[in-house]
Amino acid sequence: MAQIILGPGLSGMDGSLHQATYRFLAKLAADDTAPGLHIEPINNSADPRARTGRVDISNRAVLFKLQGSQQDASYVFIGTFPHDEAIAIAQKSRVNINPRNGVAELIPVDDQPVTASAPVTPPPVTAPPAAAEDEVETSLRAREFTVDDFTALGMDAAFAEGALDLLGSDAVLDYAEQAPAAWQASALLDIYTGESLTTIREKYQLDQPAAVDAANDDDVLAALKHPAAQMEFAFIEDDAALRAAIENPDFAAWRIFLHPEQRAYTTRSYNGPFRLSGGAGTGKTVVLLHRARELHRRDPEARIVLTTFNRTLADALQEQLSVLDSTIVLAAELGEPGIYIAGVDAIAHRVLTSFAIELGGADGNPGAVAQVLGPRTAQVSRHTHAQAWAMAAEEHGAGLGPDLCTPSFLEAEYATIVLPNRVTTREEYLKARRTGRGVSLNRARRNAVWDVIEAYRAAAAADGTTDFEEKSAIAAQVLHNINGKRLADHVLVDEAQDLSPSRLMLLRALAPSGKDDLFIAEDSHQRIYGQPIVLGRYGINIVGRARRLTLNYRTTEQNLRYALGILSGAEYSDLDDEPESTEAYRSARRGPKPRPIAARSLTDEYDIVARTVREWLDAKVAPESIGLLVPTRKEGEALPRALGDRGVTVAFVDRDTAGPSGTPQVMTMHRSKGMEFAKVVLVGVGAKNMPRTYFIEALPEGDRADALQRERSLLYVAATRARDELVVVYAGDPSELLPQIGSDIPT
Ligand SMILES: Nc1ncnc2c1ncn2[C@@H]1O[C@H](COP(=O)(O)OP(=O)(O)OP(=O)(O)O)[C@@H](O)[C@H]1O
Repeated sequence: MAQIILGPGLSGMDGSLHQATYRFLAKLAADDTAPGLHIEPINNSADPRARTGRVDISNRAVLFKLQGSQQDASYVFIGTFPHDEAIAIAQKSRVNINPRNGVAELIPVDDQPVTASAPVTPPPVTAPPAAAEDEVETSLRAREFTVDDFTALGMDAAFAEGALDLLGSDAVLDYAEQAPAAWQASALLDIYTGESLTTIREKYQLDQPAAVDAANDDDVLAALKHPAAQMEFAFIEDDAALRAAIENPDFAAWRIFLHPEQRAYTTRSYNGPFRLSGGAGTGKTVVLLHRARELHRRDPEARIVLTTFNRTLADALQEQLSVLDSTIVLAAELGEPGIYIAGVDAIAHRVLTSFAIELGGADGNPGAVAQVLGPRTAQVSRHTHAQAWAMAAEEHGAGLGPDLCTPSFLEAEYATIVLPNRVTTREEYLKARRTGRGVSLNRARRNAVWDVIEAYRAAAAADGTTDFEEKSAIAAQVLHNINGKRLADHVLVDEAQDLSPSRLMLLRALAPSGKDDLFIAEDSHQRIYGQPIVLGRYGINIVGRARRLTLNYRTTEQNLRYALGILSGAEYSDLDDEPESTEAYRSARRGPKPRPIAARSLTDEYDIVARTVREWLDAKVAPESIGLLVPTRKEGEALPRALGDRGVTVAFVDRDTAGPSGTPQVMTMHRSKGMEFAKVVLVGVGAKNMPRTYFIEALPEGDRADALQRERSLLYVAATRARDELVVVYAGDPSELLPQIGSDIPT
């Protein structure tokens, strides 16, 4: 079997050639001597390894054949082109090893003799300042970078020279497209966004001195495996991966072309919990999926848990994992070898049912339920009804005062203080440390809060129910009690910013402390549930094992700037309680500026949304790649009818339903977490709708700032679902959380 290595040029290939190219490469992989392939060397080629092969009557594939010491040859596929063009490309291209850093690169070669630093980059176009007048842009030269700085990394000298005087992110993005290698384009954008040269060296692993011979096939094969080379060269493992990559290169890119940083987080081992943060769309989920597969490959007997905030997101993880590798057989049960995927609450449920015997006490031991909730029935599987806090507050909250007598305050107090500290008595609660809570409580108020908590617990005990927080807390306690019988070797967590203390403690308790025990992906800017959390308080000690992804793969630079504008009015902390920054966030893609549209009335707003969706559909945008995101369920339910009246069919998708295919999807901004659409309309984001003041004002003063922060994050989550185009519609004045479109959004 020949090894196929897909190279740059894949995504630029004419769609009509996909089928024939796939058939050609599949045949080549099976037997490179098969008749009909017509693999031919090229006369006068710059690289003697250049070949072309017959894809169909008028098109040929350009390849480089690497034999080396292997029994089977490897073929680097560059693209499929009309016959003459293919010959010309094959003649004038070369697979080279960058002598500075050992990264394989495909370089064009002109008629002169080829040298190791060959590429000739077209002279740069120095753009005028691209953004609005008040944007201050500084060229790299003015920031005192020199060509030598760049060539020391291994960048092409002509490319570096051309980059120094560029002004404005648009000009840099344009210019980066001409880079001789993908890593050079990406590194240039990093440097422009403010990353240091040392960081670049580390990120792209450019430090290995390259005592290599570009004429030696084995050396070239090794250089193609360098993490920076793997941004544009992918070793294809099987026929399914080949088909997916050729037929839908953009869709398949995340499976095969990882950024060197993503690759590092996929493969490295850590001596304890590791935290990966990064803005929306930076590929955190992609890293988790690759890492799960990698851990599974290294040890098929390992018990790997891949988990996230809820079932919808867990289902999405499962679907994506099967796209990444359809051969992976998932573990059917928690605790079995293989990859087990479930939302955290489902994991709690599994633990409680599997270890039912541990719930009640025996032989003088209190049992997990009593340790968490105090003495009560060990019957915990049924769920406490949604009104339970409201009822307890109404009947027993007389001493609380109106500000604290709200279910949201009580739930938060219970989830962040009472349960994680295993508080079961009034005395313990009066003494409990309430670090991180916005509202301070004197003794009298603590007593009043405990009155309600006691009533809440008593009612649930009488009914034999627990809520989700309690289930997680009890499950964590069970695992703690049966210490030694851990259920996982590796736990990989997505969307950790939304997990409550009890859920984090449960995940901590699943795997024994040690190598690669916990890998946590999070983005504090996307926390839309619960309270701010600090991992160290719940036994998850990161101690320096934290990194951040900054390259946004999903959104265009324009949408990214707009979304970051939403965050700019607030300060955030990460899960280690350090300031979270959006500095260095960047995208390598461009698109139209987001379009905020003011409607005169609700009717007008519906007209605008209907018109926008119709325009996209008329332009043949795939209907299911259009997302209409609304602040509340009520607005979501109203929209399909309103648009239906205007002749546009859309479907409301809620927590439990997936959207029908072939229809644009309406969903709440909360539901849109973790998803993405080519086109997004944020509907109903007027000053009256967001932030939801009725909800914020019902909270105690000390909790309001955080609730406003979550509203901001919600809007950020929603705005970052758009891959290509974002429209923002509101009736009347815009929400105060929306950025003023202008200076900081590139045109
Ligand atoms: N190396 C890559 N090459 C191409 N596309 C990528 C790569 N990494 C990620 N992507 C794409 O970027 C998008 C965002 O990735 P992903 O969902 O993993 O990001 P995320 O950080 O988890 O986002 P969010 O926090 O918003 O959920 C996806 O469409 C994914 O396929």
